[in-house]
Amino acid sequence: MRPAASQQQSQDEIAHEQAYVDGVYARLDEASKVARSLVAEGHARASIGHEGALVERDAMVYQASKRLAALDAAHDGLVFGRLDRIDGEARYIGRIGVRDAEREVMLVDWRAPAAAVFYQATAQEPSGVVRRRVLRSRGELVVGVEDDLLDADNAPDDMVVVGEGALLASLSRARDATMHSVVATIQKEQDEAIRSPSRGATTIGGGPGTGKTVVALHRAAYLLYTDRRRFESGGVLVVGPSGIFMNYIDRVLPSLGETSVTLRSLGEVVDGVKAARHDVGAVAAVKGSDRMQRVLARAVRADAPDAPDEFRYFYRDDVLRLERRDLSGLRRQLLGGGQRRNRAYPKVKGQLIDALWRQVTGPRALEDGKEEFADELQTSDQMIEFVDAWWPVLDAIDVWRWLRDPERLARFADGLLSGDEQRLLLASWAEADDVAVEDVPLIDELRYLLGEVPAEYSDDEADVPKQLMSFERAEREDARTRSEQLRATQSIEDDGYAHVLVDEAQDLSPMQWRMLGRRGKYSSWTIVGDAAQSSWPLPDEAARARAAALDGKPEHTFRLSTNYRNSAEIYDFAADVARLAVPDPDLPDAVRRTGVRPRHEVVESGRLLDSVRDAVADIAAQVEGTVAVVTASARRDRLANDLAETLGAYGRRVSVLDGLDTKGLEFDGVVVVEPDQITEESEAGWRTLYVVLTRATQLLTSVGTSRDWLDRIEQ
Ligand SMILES: Nc1ncnc2c1ncn2[C@@H]1O[C@H](COP(=O)(O)OP(=O)(O)OP(=O)(O)O)[C@@H](O)[C@H]1O
Repeated sequence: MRPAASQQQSQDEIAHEQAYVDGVYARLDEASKVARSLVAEGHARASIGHEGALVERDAMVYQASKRLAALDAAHDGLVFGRLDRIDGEARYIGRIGVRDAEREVMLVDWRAPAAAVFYQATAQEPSGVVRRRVLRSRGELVVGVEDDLLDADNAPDDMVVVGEGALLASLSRARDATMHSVVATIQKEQDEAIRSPSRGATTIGGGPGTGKTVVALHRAAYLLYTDRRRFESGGVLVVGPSGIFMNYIDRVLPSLGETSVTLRSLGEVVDGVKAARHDVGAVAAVKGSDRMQRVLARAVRADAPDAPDEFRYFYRDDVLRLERRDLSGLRRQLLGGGQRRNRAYPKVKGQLIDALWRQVTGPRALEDGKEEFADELQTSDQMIEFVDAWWPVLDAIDVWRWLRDPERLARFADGLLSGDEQRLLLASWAEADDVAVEDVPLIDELRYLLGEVPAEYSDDEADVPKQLMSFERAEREDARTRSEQLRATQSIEDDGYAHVLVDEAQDLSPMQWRMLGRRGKYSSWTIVGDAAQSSWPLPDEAARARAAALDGKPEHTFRLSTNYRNSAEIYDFAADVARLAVPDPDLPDAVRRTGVRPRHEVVESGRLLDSVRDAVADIAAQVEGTVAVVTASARRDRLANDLAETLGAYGRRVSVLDGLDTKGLEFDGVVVVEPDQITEESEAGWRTLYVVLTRATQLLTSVGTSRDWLDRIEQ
């Protein structure tokens, strides 16, 4: 056994590493200078003035600025690893690759094949590595090193080994408001998932805290590194459950030098629509159901609410007339063979003219012929006005609003949704005018069902296809929040990506799977989730929708088995809830012990608020980082109000959330308020409670007025 390093030895090692790291930063500064001067030169080139120079300038400035952004973003903790190999070579690993002036490698990019062994080597299989060292830094300053001695037999006698291993050191850090890259301490099974080839669909499963999210984000960075041209030009889309979650993860990729990934919450997947509000569980279950696609398919085939039901035209000696039945027949004809409504727009006038011509009997008209007739009608104001009213170019928001009419909804939903389900929908739309997260897939479905007016027929100046959101209308209505929300969407042509990465995939409804499926039709996928944390009530229906979205793409499955978030004491308790929540939960091993078990208080209702305040104060005094107070959705606002004054004192460290908001997040301490109300709130209540309990890294306290849930667990 090698003696532990003395303090002096550790200091010497740090100083030694600092010298190397300084050299890398100096080189990085030179690279930044070059990129900056390229930007300046690019701008100068534009002043030459001809068009070629402008294009060249744009390309040059774009590339150089991107490089600058990547260099800046990867700056902190740039060098984080060192491998000492059996042949005496030392190799440094970093967030990006850096070469010296002679083009010799100073720093290996963590995604390069030469860095893989940093993550793959173990004491059982050292793969030529004697010592793995993780450098801990603050900015450019090395503040510590942590070593793993992997091959003691082959280590030189004077090799110093510092610390107890980097992973445990990094797991005990206090949590702040954002997720951090774990690039220095990625574990072997995680590395395998990160580096899995990008074909088909890669599924990453595992219980809470096993690093699914962080692994998926590192995988996005890895894919960009391995095939930059494909993934940068085709785009990588990362979808997560909520805006809070997207804010939580949005620093990870830039800190790995990647700035070109599109991060969207489920409420923002459709360009131009931004939704953050969730419907309550029962409404979400109807809007997310597979049956909605058929309701919507009927809606797009219906007449617009104020469409005229007759057209009359006086031509020469004839009175030509299309009545309701004729118009219905024409509508069916135009939509025949699955034709999309807006795509049929260019044919509308022609069909009307044909139908009217068939009624022409007057000798003067017949003598002049059909061509003359058609010419007149094509430009007749009466005809143009009729077409505008009878076959208006529709956008998805228009048709989505049609559903608010009970009589229409009843017609579209006949045999598909029960009366109760229809009433739930109507009430949800009557209650709030804005778009809920659960409406977004409906709007997207409508975009595709409506299709786009072929560009050559679109009269839009910007040449944006005309099935888009009513930007102008929203502006006209002058509802500020609404106009912010309902901006014009891009063309559906632009929806596809080269890679789609979905986090918390267990929560997706069938309609949400359809929405993502359209974005990933030709892409590879990474799908991350844990069934035991699901809040979607009908897993079989969602599984079918998932299969349809993946459309037979081959799947590769990885399972992560270690929980790095929760202390073992907290996770042991939460695992009992998982066993109640689902038949066969995927339970990981928690690696860190704190010696502190979760606390549960059952109090009189008059004491509830004071007890919550005490619990928060107690936890906030013991941990350095963030604290969450979590309760049922229906209670959240009131609780936040009641606690506002007390919590104000803690600033942003303490927040009040409902169970669903906590998905994917973590906090040093969690206070669960009225756990029984969380379990009772929806069909997925026990699973939601499991999510809530597994957010705490160090301290967990529950405060409630009933103890039914505890009795169930103890049974
Ligand atoms: N290899 C690692 N080294 C250091 N920290 C890690 C490692 N893997 C995961 N973690 C940390 O563990 C915590 C949980 O990770 P993450 O949120 O990715 O888990 P998850 O599986 O997505 O969890 P959940 O399903 O509960 O949302 C994070 O703080 C993450 O940084």
